[in-house]
Amino acid sequence: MEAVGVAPAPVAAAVKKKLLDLKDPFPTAAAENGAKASPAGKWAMKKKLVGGDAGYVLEDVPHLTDYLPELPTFPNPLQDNPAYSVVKQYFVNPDDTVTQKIVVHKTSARGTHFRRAGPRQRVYFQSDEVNAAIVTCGGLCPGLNTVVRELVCGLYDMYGVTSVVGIEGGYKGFYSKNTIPLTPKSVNDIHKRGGTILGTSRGGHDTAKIVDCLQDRGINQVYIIGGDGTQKGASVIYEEVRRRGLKCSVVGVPKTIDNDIAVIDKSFGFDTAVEEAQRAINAAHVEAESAENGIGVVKLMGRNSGFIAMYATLASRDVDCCLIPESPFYLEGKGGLLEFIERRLKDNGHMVIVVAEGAGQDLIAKSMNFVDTQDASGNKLLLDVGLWLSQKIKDHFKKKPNFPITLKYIDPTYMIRAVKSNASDNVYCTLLAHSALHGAMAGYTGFTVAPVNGRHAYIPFYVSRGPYVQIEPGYCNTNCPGGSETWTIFVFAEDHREAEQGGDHGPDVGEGAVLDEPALLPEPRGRGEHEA
Ligand SMILES: Nc1ncnc2c1ncn2[C@@H]1O[C@H](COP(=O)(O)OP(=O)(O)OP(=O)(O)O)[C@@H](O)[C@H]1O
Ligand SMILES: O=P(O)(O)OC[C@H]1O[C@](O)(CO)[C@@H](O)[C@@H]1O
Ligand SMILES: [Mg+2]
Repeated sequence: MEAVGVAPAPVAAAVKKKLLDLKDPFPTAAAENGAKASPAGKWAMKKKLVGGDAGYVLEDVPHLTDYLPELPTFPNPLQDNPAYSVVKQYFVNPDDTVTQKIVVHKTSARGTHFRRAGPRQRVYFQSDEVNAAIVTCGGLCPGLNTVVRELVCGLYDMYGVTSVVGIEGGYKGFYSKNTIPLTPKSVNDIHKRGGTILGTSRGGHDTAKIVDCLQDRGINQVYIIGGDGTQKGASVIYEEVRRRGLKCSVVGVPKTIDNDIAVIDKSFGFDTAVEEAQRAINAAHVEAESAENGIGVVKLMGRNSGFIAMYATLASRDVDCCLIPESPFYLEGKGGLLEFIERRLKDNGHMVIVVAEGAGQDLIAKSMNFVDTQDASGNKLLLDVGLWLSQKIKDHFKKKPNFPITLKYIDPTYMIRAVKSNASDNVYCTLLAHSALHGAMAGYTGFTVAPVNGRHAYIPFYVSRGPYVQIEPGYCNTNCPGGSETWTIFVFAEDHREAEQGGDHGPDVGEGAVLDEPALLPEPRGRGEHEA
């Protein structure tokens, strides 16, 4: 394995932490409205940390009783449901937590934990009291319809809820559109379709108007499906709901095809995307193989992280070079991409390049004198690295008349995003939806749900809203037959989701302590585009 055209990897900034001893981590709504909160107090409203023995920390999620302490509880209707009541120990022990790190040493502290997802023996809503709403926001992703379907069917079938509506067209639909009634019948087949039956959008988040809508319509459970931007929006909705003292659970279901959400094992739609990407890579390979010095270039999604590109490359084995945002590269000169392409064509007669859409953005911007533009949500608009790269390669070989090439550029990005979810994503989405509604029924709020080390957990919004995770730069030996020269990839290594990229946001606290002053919190790595 050789290093080709790789610029040095950026070094993550060290994060300073400080212990604070806050007596009242979650003041009541009344207290919040009264005396002016200190900066630490304000932050404590967002974090709910519980310390235990030997460095155990529970990063807990809010509960309706944090600000509505008198709420009554009811037996979970699941205990009378013939499909569930037969299962021994179906209900989750309220003390169960899921550990963030499973690789530890004998000297390790117990570390950060999240509250385990699942049905509770007692619930905070009666079935006929629930008015649930579901909204999908941000870009499309395979599995959106499956999550919507399973939320609706789960609420009806497990909890006997009969009032569920969809919000049309993302956040702005709360205040600009009528709601869509959702029933098990109306959503029965939707998991067999790509997209979202509810529609989606970017921009248009108006917290006050959204919470007015929740209040006016009497919505007391809101399920918000979307990416990092959506989770930021959900987080401020939760804060406003709490400020107004409303009995309304605000639940996030994390979505991004890019699979770059910290702490969680995987986001839904990612498996489908990797599988669908194989079709494009196969086509690129067939085209490349069939021509003299054939080059196939495939662009895949991945705004800040190259997970789809990397996994699709590993799965395919037809890819010679994979470019991802995590690893800056250069074209010209010794060790540059163009030199590598030339050598690869001489050796093998054809090659396939996979490039993640976020790769090489600085390089393109520099060569085009480009000024930044943004989408409606404030996300930076990316330049087309696939087109740019293809043109650069063609220009290079035009100067070499004795070295004719045939290059085909395939951009399947939206085709991949728009397909229906595959079988494994369907199962994943189903479990995710069920975990979400168990949490809401149990009175939790201000959380997202996702698997952490294989167990579903309730995770505070400030974790799921960023910073995004990236692939750790390095090299992996893919053990291709033919030796290292037949297979060269710029960057490969493990997915260090747990620690290095902000996933290890967990504090080192003593028992009962609450910590992290706002000023000392890690900035989202490289994000800063539309911070709340
Ligand atoms: N900081 C923020 N505060 C409140 N709302 C936000 C914030 N950032 C984004 N939003 C809202 O969230 C919604 C979705 O955001 P965005 O378009 O960034 O997609 P996303 O949820 O990140 O999904 P993806 O990037 O995976 O497509 C938009 O309606 C946007 O207005
Ligand atoms: O064209 P749209 O809808 O803005 O979406 C593009 C972006 O959405 C994502 O799929 C998710 O963030 C990115 O990979 C991509 O950059
Ligand atoms: Mg996003």
